[in-house]
Order: sequence, then structure tokens, then C-alpha cells
Amino acid sequence: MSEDFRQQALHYHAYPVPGKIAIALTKPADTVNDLALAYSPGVAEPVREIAQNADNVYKYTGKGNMVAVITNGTAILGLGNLGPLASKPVMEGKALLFKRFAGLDSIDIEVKHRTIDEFVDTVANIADTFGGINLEDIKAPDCFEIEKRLIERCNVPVFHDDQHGTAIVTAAGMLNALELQGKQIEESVIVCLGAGAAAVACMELLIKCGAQREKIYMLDRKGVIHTRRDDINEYKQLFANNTDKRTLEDVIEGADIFVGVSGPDLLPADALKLMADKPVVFACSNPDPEIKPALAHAVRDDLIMGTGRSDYPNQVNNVICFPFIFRGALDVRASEINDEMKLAAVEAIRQLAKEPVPAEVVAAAGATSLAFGPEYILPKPMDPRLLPRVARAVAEAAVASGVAQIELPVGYMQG
Ligand SMILES: NC(=O)C1=CN([C@@H]2O[C@H](COP(=O)(O)OP(=O)(O)OC[C@H]3O[C@@H](n4cnc5c(N)ncnc54)[C@H](OP(=O)(O)O)[C@@H]3O)[C@@H](O)[C@H]2O)C=CC1
Ligand SMILES: CC(=O)C(=O)O
Ligand SMILES: [Mg+2]
Repeated sequence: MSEDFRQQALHYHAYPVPGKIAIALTKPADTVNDLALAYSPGVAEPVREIAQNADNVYKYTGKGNMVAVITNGTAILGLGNLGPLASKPVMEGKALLFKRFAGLDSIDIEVKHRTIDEFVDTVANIADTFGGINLEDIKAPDCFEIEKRLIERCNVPVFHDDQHGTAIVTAAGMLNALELQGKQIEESVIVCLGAGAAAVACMELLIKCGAQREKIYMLDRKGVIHTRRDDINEYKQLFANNTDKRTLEDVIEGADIFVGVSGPDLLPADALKLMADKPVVFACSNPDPEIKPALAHAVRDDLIMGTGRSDYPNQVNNVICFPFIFRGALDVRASEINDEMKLAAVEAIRQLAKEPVPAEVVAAAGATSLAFGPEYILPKPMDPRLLPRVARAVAEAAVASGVAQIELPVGYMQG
């Protein structure tokens, strides 16, 4: 990152007011009458209504349009465990994206805690305030237990974005990239560098899309995860490969796919050279990918490359999912975000990339043209069609799979 860009980023966050989000009022509050309605005595009426019937909270408060972005700051992007306070700009960023792309109000909550129990209790005890809970940047393996326990305890959908948002976008982009490369996911050999939240969820969803578990090689800091290792947790165990291969170089030779969800500059150019013809390389670590696109393209001219960043083609980033999946889930009051809803999101995102791109999206992307191909495998986050397409597909899947608590509103997200 250049010094000039660093200063621009700091200035953006500091001025004209510190931070990226604020609270806005939705009702007039100017006159005595307004205040009598908004506060005492008028506020007592919706209180009584909600006390009589909890569903009325959706009628009289902002709960149904509000998502909490909750973290403990243990895996902030690829920057590591820098604690809850340092994670606040990222969490405000997620809130900004919820509002900008899906009209959802969102507040960031950074939790200091000693034990997993303490974190789970904290979140479970405040969950009813919100329409949904977006967990963010919580390191593995804690994130898996935290999410599971919160899903059990909360009455609103709980979704760990780094797991499922990333997996949905990765799967959509991967299926499109493989189609362009003329490959089948069922036959593809996959190398996944990283064995944490994003890695485990991405690989599980790719398997649901047809990938073969035995063709996946997952690596952590100690190398390939294989069946003779006795130092791997139960989540890595699911990807223990019965192989004699031990290093990245061993497994990447002849591989069709590389998914990086680990850290910066961890894929050497010489390793990339070993991949099969027409590989797909998603270097998703933020802010710095596992290999820089310029280096990757210099080494091979037959690859399709994606990164997590906004400033390169093919942004493989959960921003293309989480605002829209929550919109659909909240609009039918889904009790959970299940596999049917996730797969519906994959398909809706994937298909949108194949349609002509509106001129205003091309302009906002700073491109001269965008059309389905090696440099455009996923829709741009600012594509206004993402909201109706993904939210509708997700809401319909929630209704069809029996987790919606209200029907799809008439004429919902047509267009
Ligand atoms: N583009 C996107 O949308 C997203 C990108 N990401 C990126 O993915 C990365 C991981 O995030 P997340 O899964 O949430 O974090 P976790 O902390 O849950 O997992 C990090 C994983 O990376 C592995 N890792 C770290 N350094 C190395 C290394 N030198 N060699 C091999 N493996 C390594 C860790 O290995 P070990 O288990 O041995 O500690 C661990 O398995 C981050 O860079 C993040 O920015 C995450 C979510 C979304
Ligand atoms: C994009 C994102 O959520 C991450 O890198 O952690
Ligand atoms: Mg994240």
C-alpha cells in the first residue's frame, strides 16, 4: 500500500466526522406533540402491545430491519488477532455495506471476553434486539463452536460471514471460472491454503456443489493436513487427506484450483507454475492476497484469478453475499440461514454474472466494459440487481424449506 493511499484511507475514516456510520431518525421529533408520541406518554402504547404479543416488536420497532455485526477481533481480515477495539473500522465497514447495498440498519458490537461461554452468553443475551446476527472475524476453531451454540440459543438468524458469506461467493465464482476454463468441479484437484473459518466453510460448500473431498488438499501453518497428523482439531480432521504429500509444492503440482484464505504472499510464483493448465486461483486474503495478480499473470497467461480486494478484477469477497442474504432472510423472518438459502444465493450470484452489465455499473467499477469472461466471473458489489435477485432467491428458499415465519410479501423484489 502506497503512503499516499494510506493517508487517503486514514483521512476517509477521520473526516468530516470520525467513523463511517451514524444513527438516523425515521420519525419527526420537532414539536411537543411529536415528543409526546415518540416518548412519554405515547411510547407506552407500543410497549403494551409488544408485552401482549412479542410479534408486535416487528410492527413498532426497527428490530426487523436491524443486523448486529458482532466480533471479538481475533481474526481481523488477514491481520490476525488484534483485539476487539482495533476491529471496529472493519465492523463499521460491514455496517456501511449492509446499509449501502441492502438498506439494512446495522450496528457493530465488539466483545471483550475471556471464555467462549462468556462470548456466547453476551451475544445470546442481546440477540432479541436485532433481526439477525452477523458474526465477523472470529478465529477458528472458536468460531465453529460459537456459531453452533448461538444458532441453538437465538431466535433470529445467526450467520458467520467469514464462513458462509465467503463460501457462497467462492462457490459462485468458482463454478463460473471452471465453466470458462472448460473444467468440471467433480474432477478438479483443489488446494486450499488456510484451514480456518473461511477455508473449512468454502471447502464444505464446494463439496455440496460437486467437489470430491478426496481431491481436496488443505494446508495450515504446518503444511498439508493428512491422516497421520495427530495435531489437528475436529474441523481440520474432516479434510485429512490420506496422502504422502506434505508441502504446498507437493500438492499444487497438477492442481486445477487454488483457494487462498490464509495470509499475504504465501503462494510463491514457482508453485503457481506447477499447477495444471488453465488453473483457477482465488487469493482471497485481505488486504494482501496470497499472490499479487500482476505476479500471477506474469507467471502464467492461462489462469483465472480472483482476490478479495475491490481494486482488482474478480473480487471474491463476502460483500457480494452478506447484505443480500440477510435482506432475504429478514424479509420472511427466517429462523435460520440454511443450506437451501445458501445454495440459492450461490446460483443467483452466479447467473447474474452472465447477464449484460448496466452502463452505470461499468462506470462505477472504473472499467470500460464488463462481460462474462476471465476478468468478470462475479457481479460487482454495486450492481443494483444483486439486491432483488439474491434477496428474492434466498427468501423463496427460506419459504420452500420451511424456515420462514411469514409469507413472501406480495410482489417481493420483482425486477
Ligand atoms: N475474501 C473474502 O471474502 C474473505 C477473505 N478472508 C481471508 O481469509 C484469511 C483467513 O481468515 P479466517 O479464515 O477468518 O481466519 P482464521 O483465523 O479462522 O484462519 C486462518 C487460517 O490461515 C492459516 N494460516 C495463516 N498463516 C498461514 C501460513 N503461513 N501458512 C499456511 N496457513 C496459514 C491458519 O493456519 P493454522 O490453523 O495453522 O493457524 C488458519 O488455518 C484472512 O486473510 C482473511 O482476510 C476471510 C473471509 C472472507
Ligand atoms: C472480507 C472479510 O470478511 C475478511 O477478509 O475477513
Ligand atoms: Mg471477515
